[in-house]
Amino acid sequence: MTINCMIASEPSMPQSAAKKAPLIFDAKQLQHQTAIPPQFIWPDDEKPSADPPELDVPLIDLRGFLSGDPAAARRASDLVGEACRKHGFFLVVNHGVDEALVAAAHRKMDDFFLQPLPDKQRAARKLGEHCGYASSFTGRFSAKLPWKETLSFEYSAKSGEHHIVEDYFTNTLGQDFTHLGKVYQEYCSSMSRLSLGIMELLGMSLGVERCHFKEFFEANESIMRLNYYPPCQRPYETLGTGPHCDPTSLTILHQDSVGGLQVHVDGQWRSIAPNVDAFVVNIGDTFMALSNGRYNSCLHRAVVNSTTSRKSLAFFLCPDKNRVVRPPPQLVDAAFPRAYPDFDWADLLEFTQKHYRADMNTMTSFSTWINDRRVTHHV
Ligand SMILES: C=C1C[C@]23C[C@@]1(O)CC[C@H]2[C@]1(C)CCC[C@@](C)(C(=O)O)[C@H]1[C@@H]3C(=O)O
Ligand SMILES: O=C(O)CCC(=O)C(=O)O
Ligand SMILES: [Fe+2]
Repeated sequence: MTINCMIASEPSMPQSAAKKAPLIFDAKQLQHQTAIPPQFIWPDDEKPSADPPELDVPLIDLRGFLSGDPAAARRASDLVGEACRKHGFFLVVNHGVDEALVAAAHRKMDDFFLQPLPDKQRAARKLGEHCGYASSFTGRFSAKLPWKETLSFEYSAKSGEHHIVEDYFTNTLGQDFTHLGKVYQEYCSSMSRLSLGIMELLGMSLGVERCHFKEFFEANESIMRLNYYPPCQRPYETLGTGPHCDPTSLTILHQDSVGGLQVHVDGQWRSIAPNVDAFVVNIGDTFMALSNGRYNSCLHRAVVNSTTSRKSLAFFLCPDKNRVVRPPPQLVDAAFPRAYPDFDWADLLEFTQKHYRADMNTMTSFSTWINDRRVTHHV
């Protein structure tokens, strides 16, 4: 099987730099440099072009649905279904999330990312783990590095885990970050609630019981990620986040007013214009599997610019780690035979962290990997 994973110490990779000084992504310095390290330069066919046309993406008003109006719920689910059959991206407004909370979540990103590098490194993400601070992925990949810093942490909707985010910040960065932890704890709870609502709409749109997917994700073990994209003096040679489909189930993204998110539809890159009142929602590979391939995850990326830092908040809804991901029987028939094997999120997460860099083929490669592993382990 072709594994696209690019581990920095792999001999085939141009990481002779590993023997020299390790590459350090210090945004404070790098954002002013006109010569950028070659590891950040993407191949010509993946380099971004200036200002692609905007994607026609529905703006779905959730007010009526959230207040319990059945006709409004039907209208919203029709729009969700239409978007998912085209590309899997849609915007939601009147989503019930407090705008002051969203603003605070953006402000708090500055509190973390504007610190000196050694202070951020206190939360450094360890190799093979999915949580913590990553300044680019200099130790993880050896080429096509993303021009970004990220801080990722786990959220859990399971009972007894109501302080997991807050505790992560206090335990990793100390008491000074307790308030910041509380903001992200509340933000994640709001995202979890909103995702469960969207799961109802997805269930309706696929013609399964309205509560089917909502119940599936009630005990979600999700990932929250803060993306900080510093300016880059070579914005057309690099990417903030490379082309990929989210391996997770549903992504709820809030981008600031700078812009940079692009989606690949009908062979063309298209941008999603910023709208601070809206969340950008997209389905990921795990939901594609739950829908038995009726809805497909869609390739997207983020570009950077030479003048302004850009921030985005991404909530990645994930199932309970050990719950079996299997489509409901109503979605499996002669026209749609099983598209992917049963799996659990813990395995797909391991695959994307240790064996494979998420791209548009993650699920195909993962299916081969999991089937091979089952044969080897006789399970
Ligand atoms: C499970 C995950 C892997 C990535 C983060 C995420 O939580 C969901 C999306 C994945 C990612 C963003 C897809 C593009 C490549 C990646 C390496 C990145 O640029 O950040 C991916 C994340 C990862 O850390 O593997
Ligand atoms: O920052 C963005 O606009 C997109 C980021 C993204 O796609 C991701 O983190 O998975
Ligand atoms: Fe993404």
